[in-house]
Amino acid sequence: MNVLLQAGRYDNPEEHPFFPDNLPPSLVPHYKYPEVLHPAAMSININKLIWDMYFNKLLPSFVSPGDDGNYALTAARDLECLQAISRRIHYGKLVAEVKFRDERKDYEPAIRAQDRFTLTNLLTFTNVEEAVKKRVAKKAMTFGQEVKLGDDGDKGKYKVDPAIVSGLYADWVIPLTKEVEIDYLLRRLN
Ligand SMILES: O=C(O)C(=O)C[C@]1(C(=O)O)C=C[C@@H](O)C=C1
Repeated sequence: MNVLLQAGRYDNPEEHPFFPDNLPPSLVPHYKYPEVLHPAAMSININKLIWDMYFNKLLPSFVSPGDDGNYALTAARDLECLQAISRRIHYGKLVAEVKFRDERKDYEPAIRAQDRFTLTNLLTFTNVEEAVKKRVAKKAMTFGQEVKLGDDGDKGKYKVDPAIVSGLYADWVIPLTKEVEIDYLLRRLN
């Protein structure tokens, strides 16, 4: 993992460390990423919540208890999943910035009043959320198929139940993305 840190992983504003203290310095030349977000975005990192959700809610919902000894591979896959989920959720900063620029006159009074309720209403699009959940279920069906030659006996069997994956979005990924959007918007006029 150190090699990724030293290759400047956390210089990239789309990446958020799970353990931000004492990160080893990057050894690659500093890349000048475009400054799209308000600087307050840097202070938003909800990875503690994501870690808790992943280990305490998500994994127990579909992993069988037990010990198969595959510790290293399991840890590597967990890290990949955690980082992918974290990236997706923290994209909320970019989504919020676009929404703010598009509807500045609606967002500004709610931000000045630090009114979470109005901000939540402004940034919520139920039809988009429904489409995201359906698309995620479809992706889980497409990419989670057993690939076999001939015999179709496993048709309809998936590596992970698509309903669990779309439930993950409904219960955690979308709400936490909205949490990041709100945290960002509350600081947008600082
Ligand atoms: O696409 C958006 O507008 C987003 O804010 C992202 C997202 C999501 O997490 O998928 C979150 C809130 C909206 O209600 C719809 C979708």
